[in-house]
Amino acid sequence: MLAQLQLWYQHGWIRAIDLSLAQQLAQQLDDDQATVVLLAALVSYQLGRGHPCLDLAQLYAAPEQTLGLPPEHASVESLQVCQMPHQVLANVSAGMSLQNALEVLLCSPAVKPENSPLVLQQQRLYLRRYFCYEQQIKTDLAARMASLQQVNPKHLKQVLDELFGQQQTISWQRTACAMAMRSLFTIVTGGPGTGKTYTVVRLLATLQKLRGQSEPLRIRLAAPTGKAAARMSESIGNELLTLASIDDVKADIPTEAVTLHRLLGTLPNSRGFRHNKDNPLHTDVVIIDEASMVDIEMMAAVVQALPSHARLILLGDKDQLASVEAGAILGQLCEQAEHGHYTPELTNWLNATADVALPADKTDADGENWPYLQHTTMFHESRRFDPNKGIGKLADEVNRQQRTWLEKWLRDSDAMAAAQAEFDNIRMRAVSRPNHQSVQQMVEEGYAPLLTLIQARPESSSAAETDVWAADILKQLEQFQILTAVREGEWGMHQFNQRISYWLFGDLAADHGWFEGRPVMVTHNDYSLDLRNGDIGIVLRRQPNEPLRVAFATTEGNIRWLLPSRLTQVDTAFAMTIHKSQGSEFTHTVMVLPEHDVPILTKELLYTGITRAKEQFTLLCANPQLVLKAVERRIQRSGGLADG
Ligand SMILES: Nc1ncnc2c1ncn2[C@@H]1O[C@H](COP(=O)(O)OP(=O)(O)OP(=O)(O)O)[C@@H](O)[C@H]1O
Repeated sequence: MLAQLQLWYQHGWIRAIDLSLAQQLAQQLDDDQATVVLLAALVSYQLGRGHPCLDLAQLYAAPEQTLGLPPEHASVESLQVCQMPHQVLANVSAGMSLQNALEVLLCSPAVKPENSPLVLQQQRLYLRRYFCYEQQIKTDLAARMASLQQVNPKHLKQVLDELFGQQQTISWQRTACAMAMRSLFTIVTGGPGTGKTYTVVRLLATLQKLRGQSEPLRIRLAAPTGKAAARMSESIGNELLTLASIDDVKADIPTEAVTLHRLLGTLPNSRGFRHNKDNPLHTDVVIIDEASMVDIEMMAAVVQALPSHARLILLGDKDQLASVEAGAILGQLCEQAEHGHYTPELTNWLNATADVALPADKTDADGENWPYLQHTTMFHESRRFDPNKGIGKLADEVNRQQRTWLEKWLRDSDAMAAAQAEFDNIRMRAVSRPNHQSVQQMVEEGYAPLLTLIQARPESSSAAETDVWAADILKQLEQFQILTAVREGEWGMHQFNQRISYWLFGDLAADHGWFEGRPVMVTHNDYSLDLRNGDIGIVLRRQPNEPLRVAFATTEGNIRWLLPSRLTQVDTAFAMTIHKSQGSEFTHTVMVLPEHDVPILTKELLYTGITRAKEQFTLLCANPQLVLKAVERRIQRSGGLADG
């Protein structure tokens, strides 16, 4: 079995760390523990794919699908020499079944004692560290949810009337504000433009108004990435400007959002943070935007650092892809949020704060089976995208896994656009090759304004002017973006980046790794440079005779210039994966799918890619049928956060 794992590693099917965990355990355990060793390697491997645990029931029911093996980029040779997961599982013990595996695990010294490396919980196998993160989050959220706040619904209704105006129809935004007053934990979920920021400003105003004579509440705004934090600051600032009815508390609502790393205070060479259980944050309310991108380790760190009296409010789109690191926190907490599942008691309380009652189908006599949903509001109505037009329609059909309209659009999006102007901004381009001339033309047109801007370097050597120029170029990068589903292969991110670099810059790009005009994405957190995974910079020369530097925008809106030699972990970013595009939006988004079906093509991936587009969306693929297959496939979220 170890030899098989070695082969999987040699062919890039699993990571070195997965193999080495198996090797270490094999040294410590008896020979009859081969199943445990194999499953431990698979737990570690699943972690690398974003799952905090290995779901054993799923594994034994569908090994290849659960593990996503063989990988999308598997070579022909590897397919000949490597055994498939179901064979390896069967070989560790003849006729191996889920039941056998559970029995072996329950008796294993690697699973049983207090400090064993593995933990088995309800047919899910964890590395102990991740099990502890999950427990910390569950215990903390349970305590915050149980801490019901004394609020007079009549008084609350007056404040909400003031903020939202007289009500004629149900307002979920108002419901979210009311719900957030009840306990110390709240989730507000909804797609792009559904009014999460609009609501959160009113929610904070409600909190400040209800505090009475006491000191203003100390509020912190945070997001998982620098870009998301910058967007949060901007949207909250804009929303505050338009709101006259909160003049009395406006000054008590902050507009500056920081990254979660900055909120907690990173420590050099450590996974820990300055703020933790022993040194909690000095705050009464923490709001986290883009919460779907927060991983389990970070969420555990946040709840540990949050004082027990403080409120935690999560904002995000539960239907998006989960965090790149292990997590899927938001998706697990508010799965089924579209159905409400509110207890009759909660419904009565919410109705007492409003003139219009909640729709009857959102109440569930068995609502207590959905503890997190008693603290969750979901918004459906996008103010930015009409669900009957263009991007909104496409995103909605994909999210609801509907085929009929999609089939028509895939067959002839041009005819649809010609017949109905509202579909003019979504186009399907079927191309046989990724280097097709029409693709080159679209890319060249998309990036033409960027190249023009780069050539317009200010002649003066004023640092301020040069920074404005760089800031404009970084903004321009948000105008046009290629997103790929996969990293490798002809239709993958790397080859697209090579191709686009060559189309735009010719041999200059082919000969040198670093060239002026190359956008780069940081691929790992670098605390010493204060750069985060996902940060985008662009290579420029401040003056023609100066060396190349990479310009990054800071959260405060300034420009930092770094020498390329300091950046060890970056990818070219003309094309990026859909996973890495989370939290960003682009005026024209082009989504590229691979030629063949791969397990990562899911409805969540397509939905995330489509909703990155602000004004125009193009789908580029060789085989439109793949879209229909992907729409039917959902991500299996592993994790036990929602277990009772
Ligand atoms: N009830 C409302 N009445 C009037 N305008 C609204 C209302 N709700 C939202 N809006 C407006 O709709 C736009 C989108 O709302 P908002 O930015 O709050 O959405 P969001 O869910 O935070 O979007 P994203 O996830 O993309 O950040 C904003 O201009 C906001 O002012």
